[in-house]
Amino acid sequence: MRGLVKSYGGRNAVDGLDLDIRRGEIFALLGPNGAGKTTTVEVLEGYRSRDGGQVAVLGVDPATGGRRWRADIGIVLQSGAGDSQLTCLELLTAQAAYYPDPRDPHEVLELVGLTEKAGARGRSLSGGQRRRLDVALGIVGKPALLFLDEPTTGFDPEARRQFWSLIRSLRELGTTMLLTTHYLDEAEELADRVGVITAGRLVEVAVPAELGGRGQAPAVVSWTEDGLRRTEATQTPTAFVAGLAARFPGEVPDLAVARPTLEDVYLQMIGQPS
Ligand SMILES: Nc1ncnc2c1ncn2[C@@H]1O[C@H](COP(=O)(O)OP(=O)(O)OP(=O)(O)O)[C@@H](O)[C@H]1O
Repeated sequence: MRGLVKSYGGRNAVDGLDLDIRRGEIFALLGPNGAGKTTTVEVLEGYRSRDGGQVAVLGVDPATGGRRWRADIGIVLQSGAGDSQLTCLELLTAQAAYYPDPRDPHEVLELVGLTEKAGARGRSLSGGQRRRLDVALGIVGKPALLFLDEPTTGFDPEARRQFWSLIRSLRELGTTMLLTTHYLDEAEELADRVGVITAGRLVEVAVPAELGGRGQAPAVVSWTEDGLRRTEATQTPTAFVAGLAARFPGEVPDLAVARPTLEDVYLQMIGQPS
């Protein structure tokens, strides 16, 4: 997209966004509430009109994308089809019928770990299982591009890890994914690149390890000495720790070496103290 603009009531919610997402990558769009992530994603999905700029998704302008283009796109919305009276298998089979070359619904259930729930109705599933069903519905059409809007909100830690592994298997199958998330650890785990957006503008695009100059940031060494917690920011933590080790007879008490996390640099970028 180039110069994407979307305004509501004369105010630009998306204010001139340039962004390229590569085939086969997982790209995470990060930003505070109201930054313009959902608006951007909805323009890309063809669900929202734009007020300016050029956009091509799989080579097609979403404003004019037809059935064939739509069949190549999968969408996992924030709230899905979990309340249905139909069973998981019935829902998937019905959804698959809309696509020219769908995945086998049984295979999809296996992929998302819901094989045992094939005959269960949507409304009897737990929150995490419903999200899996949402993903299953998003991928049954074998999309080349999958949009995931805050996919793991409300998951327990184990379910999140299982979900991440599902997303990685989809990447291995060649699916390009655009993810929005408020979980920085999720972005770090999954994304090949992240983009930070605030007030409708893109602040930076980088691999997670390099965002906000993270790769060059000093390490913080901390330890306890004479009953006090001490810290030292250093570009040469190995030499510094070697120096500490020489000063202490045994273990350096409570020794830790920390680098800024993705959350630290993100909060700094959006102007919040970490
Ligand atoms: N249909 C609408 N009508 C008017 N204003 C809207 C509409 N949709 C979004 N906005 C405004 O546009 C801005 C961007 O909203 P958007 O939903 O894209 O943000 P977001 O980054 O997805 O936020 P969140 O993290 O809370 O989901 C906000 O100020 C929001 O109030």
